[in-house]
Amino acid sequence: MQMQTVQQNIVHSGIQSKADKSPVTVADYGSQILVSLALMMEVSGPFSLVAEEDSEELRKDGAEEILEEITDLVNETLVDDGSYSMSFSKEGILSAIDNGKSEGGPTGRHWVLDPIDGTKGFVRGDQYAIALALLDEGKVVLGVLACPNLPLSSISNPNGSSSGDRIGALFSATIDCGAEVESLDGSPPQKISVCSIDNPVNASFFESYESAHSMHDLTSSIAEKLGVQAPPVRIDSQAKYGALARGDGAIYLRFPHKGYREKIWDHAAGSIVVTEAGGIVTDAAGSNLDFSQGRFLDLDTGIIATNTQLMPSLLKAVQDAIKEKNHAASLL
Ligand SMILES: Nc1ncnc2c1ncn2[C@@H]1O[C@H](COP(=O)(O)O)[C@@H](OP(=O)(O)O)[C@H]1O
Ligand SMILES: [Mg+2]
Ligand SMILES: [Mg+2]
Ligand SMILES: [Mg+2]
Repeated sequence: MQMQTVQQNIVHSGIQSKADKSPVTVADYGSQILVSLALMMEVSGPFSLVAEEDSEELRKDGAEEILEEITDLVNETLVDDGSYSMSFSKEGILSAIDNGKSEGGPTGRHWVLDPIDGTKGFVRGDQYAIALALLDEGKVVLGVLACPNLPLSSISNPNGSSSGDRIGALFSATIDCGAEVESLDGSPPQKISVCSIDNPVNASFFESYESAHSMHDLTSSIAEKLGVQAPPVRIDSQAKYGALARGDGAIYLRFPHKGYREKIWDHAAGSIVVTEAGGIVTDAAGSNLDFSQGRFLDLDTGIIATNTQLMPSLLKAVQDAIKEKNHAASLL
């Protein structure tokens, strides 16, 4: 079944809350099973997958209905697609989800999967992404970002078809080979690159739709320091990295509230798409993201991305705004 159809038909019974209170749906689990199945069938050699979801919630009392929904969804999708003639039992579904429990790390090859990134956007009917990356010796070497609700050419065509733009974009990047975008039904890939804006007055910036995921007050003070005139473009998921990589906007800012630890599957695919499109992705101290430390990304304060021209002034604005915020907090 197509992801867009699952999104349109999602019902309350298909949405659960995880231990950290974040939502997870039949589609997150179903996508994790189907992508990991395809990887296992197609990739030879040792297999290691670091994926977001696990079966813990589904093994609890009261989860029988959602487990049945996932099993039906996965089996129907396998029949519709026809690539693999197999079906899953409920127990098989639980163990397939747990194929994603690898810890990753600095040695060997590890696939990194966010089966639905931006689950809150998915449930709201907005943007989301399926994000897959490959780590080799701790470095991201490949990234694929499927954004089923993103206009194919530019976010400035929000109504897609009415403006002649198709909906659905698949970004991909390979280390040292550049980044590309194509339609989800396989139009010829087009090379993409970040915008070449060098005056922040002409820049626009992306951030999370959810203020719980990124501090909108801090980003607005950074934008003010830079002289950015345009209002923030708030969209869910790593679709932000894809949109930045093809120049729909100039800057991506992400500043989670204190205590939150970023996970590698939320940034691996998106960051290589941006860097291979000529952009830079760092933490608030200007350091590259380190994907070699396991399931978490340990970094300084936040994540910022932009082109090479704007990065020095962006970094300064970020550091000044953080200093001011910390100073104000120390006076309370
Ligand atoms: N309190 C929090 N602060 C920052 N990020 C959070 C968060 N709670 C969840 N997230 C992460 O933010 C991701 C979505 O980012 P965005 O805001 O850019 O759409 C979520 O991915 P999932 O939807 O895959 O769980 C989740 O990993
Ligand atoms: Mg999640
Ligand atoms: Mg995510
Ligand atoms: Mg997710």
